[in-house]
Amino acid sequence: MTDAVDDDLVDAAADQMIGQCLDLTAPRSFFLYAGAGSGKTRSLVSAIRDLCERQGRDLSLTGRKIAIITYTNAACDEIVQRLEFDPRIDVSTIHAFAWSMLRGFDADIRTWLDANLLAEIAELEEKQAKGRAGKAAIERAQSIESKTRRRESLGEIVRFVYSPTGDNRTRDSLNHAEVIAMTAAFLKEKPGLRRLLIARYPILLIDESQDTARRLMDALLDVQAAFPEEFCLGLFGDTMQRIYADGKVGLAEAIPENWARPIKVMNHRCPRRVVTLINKIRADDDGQEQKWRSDAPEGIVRLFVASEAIPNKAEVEAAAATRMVELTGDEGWQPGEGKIKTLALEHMMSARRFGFEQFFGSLYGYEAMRTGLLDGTGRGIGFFTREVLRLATALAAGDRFAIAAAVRQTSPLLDRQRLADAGEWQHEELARAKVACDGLQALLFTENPPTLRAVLRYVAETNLFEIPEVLQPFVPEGPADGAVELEDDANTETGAWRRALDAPFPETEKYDRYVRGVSQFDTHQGVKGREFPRVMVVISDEEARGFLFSYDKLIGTKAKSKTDLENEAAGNDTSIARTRRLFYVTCSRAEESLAIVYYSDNPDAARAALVERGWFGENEIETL
Ligand SMILES: Nc1ncnc2c1ncn2[C@@H]1O[C@H](COP(=O)(O)OP(=O)(O)OP(=O)(O)O)[C@@H](O)[C@H]1O
Repeated sequence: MTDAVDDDLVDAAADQMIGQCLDLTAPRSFFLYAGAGSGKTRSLVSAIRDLCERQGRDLSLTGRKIAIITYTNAACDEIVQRLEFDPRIDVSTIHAFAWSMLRGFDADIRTWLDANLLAEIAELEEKQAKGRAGKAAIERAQSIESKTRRRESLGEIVRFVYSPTGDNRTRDSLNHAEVIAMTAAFLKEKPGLRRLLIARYPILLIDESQDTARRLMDALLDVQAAFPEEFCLGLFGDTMQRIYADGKVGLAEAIPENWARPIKVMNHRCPRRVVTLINKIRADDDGQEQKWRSDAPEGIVRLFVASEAIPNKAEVEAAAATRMVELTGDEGWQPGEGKIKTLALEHMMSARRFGFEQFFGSLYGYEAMRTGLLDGTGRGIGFFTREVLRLATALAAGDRFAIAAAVRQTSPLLDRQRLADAGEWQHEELARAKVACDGLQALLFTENPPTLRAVLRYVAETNLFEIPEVLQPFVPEGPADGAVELEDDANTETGAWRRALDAPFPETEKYDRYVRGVSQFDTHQGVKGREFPRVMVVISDEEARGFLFSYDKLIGTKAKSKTDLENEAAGNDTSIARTRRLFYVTCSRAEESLAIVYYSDNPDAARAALVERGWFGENEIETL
């Protein structure tokens, strides 16, 4: 009991210091230094609650607010709820925040866009003049043409629009990068916007500040330096968890001397063994050490080395999980139960393991579609996930209400106007919808599941749902169909869909669960900020095929390259430092036990290197 109370006192000074900084009459900026699982979000929420109690009335009377910038929409919702929807607090993602500052400054936006497009066109033309003919040259020419057209039409746009969560394809819309760059530029150049920011938000807190777009971070640091007495910038985050390329390198070093620097050292999430491990991983970076809670269990960590040559990786991982059942006595490690969080280095590794590779891989190969594919908003995706899959799930469950709801929501068969027009024949329309649903059920739930293409055609035939434009070419049987590979379609949206439609329909369900973050798989990057009882980290440099990360170099089974050495000497970020941070993030998600499956070309050498590294005891490394 006494120990547990002490656990909460360890970091009380940090919370107190943050509380003192959040003072509307004498604000002081601060940079919270705290590792994984240290309760940064809790500190943020309780500091604001406390401020609202002390000075909330002042905020209400003057119409000022506190701004909080978070990394994801999910994190926004979480904080809004924890702060009980307090209207004096604006919680938003960086994109929504930036747009709230920019919106309405249409003349300034036009001028900035004009100059920016001109610069982009000039840069492309310079490359075009130097470059050789080929695919890249064709793409550059197209890009020059479309940017020129956009620039010419700027004068016609009365009001610019932007959606922080959409794909912003209309002529009058701005893209995500432009909104960030423009806000940063305006905050640097336009005293009026700075004044507006400070008048609106005397206190601005940024969560996950290590990954906040560096241009905007620089601009905000600038504003703070110009108005240190009127504006409080509070940065929460952990530089060891910087995993996106956009974040500011050297953020901790860029913080001015006169800022407060509260420090939290307690890890409230991980068992003792995991805390020791992440302290060791961190030792080569900034060396910050955490303590475990006095009530933290010992916990179990195992590293399984396996040969990269083994074809069936899923079997290896199942064997590792079974071994974890033996070691921990925790039945939750039983493979196939869905209680393990498996973290792969990139999405294709997850797609292979979870079984949605054909659908996902086909669309993922088309670069322009990636963002929309990963957040589930890409063109054509919603037709399968939000319409057909929703109905399919209701049909599988035999849930009559859910079936009716799924059809009623968007099906042209039950369109209100259409039903009204049908008058006394309404029942025939309803019967038609019922027949269409029965047919879909018969198609979907057979021994051999249909392809997405077959489902698409069925839906088009029965008019069950509207077919989106991007999928229309595949409705009629004919030249756009699977068998015919059109020339040059390898890298087009149509080509990507052509291949994706060959996938079996059940892949869409797995894909949907994956992108909603509710499957047992995720990527090393995707689990930022979250925690799970059992974590399995899967490492395979060969399968991931990336150049940004190299676990082999981090562990020491592969030598550093010339570029690594040069970057290291110049104080730049290296693939090793990046991988170390990623490894820190993944391992620190574990609440109870942690398994790492490491595929290597040479398991014996890997084992020796791992022992040498000193992160794991010899008895903690097992070869599978
Ligand atoms: N003072 C505390 N006492 C008990 N539990 C706490 C305390 N602070 C945080 N926790 C718990 O510890 C876990 C980690 O907290 P949280 O996720 O806020 O940490 P974090 O600093 O944001 O971590 P990360 O940077 O690793 O994402 C959560 O389950 C949280 O509820």
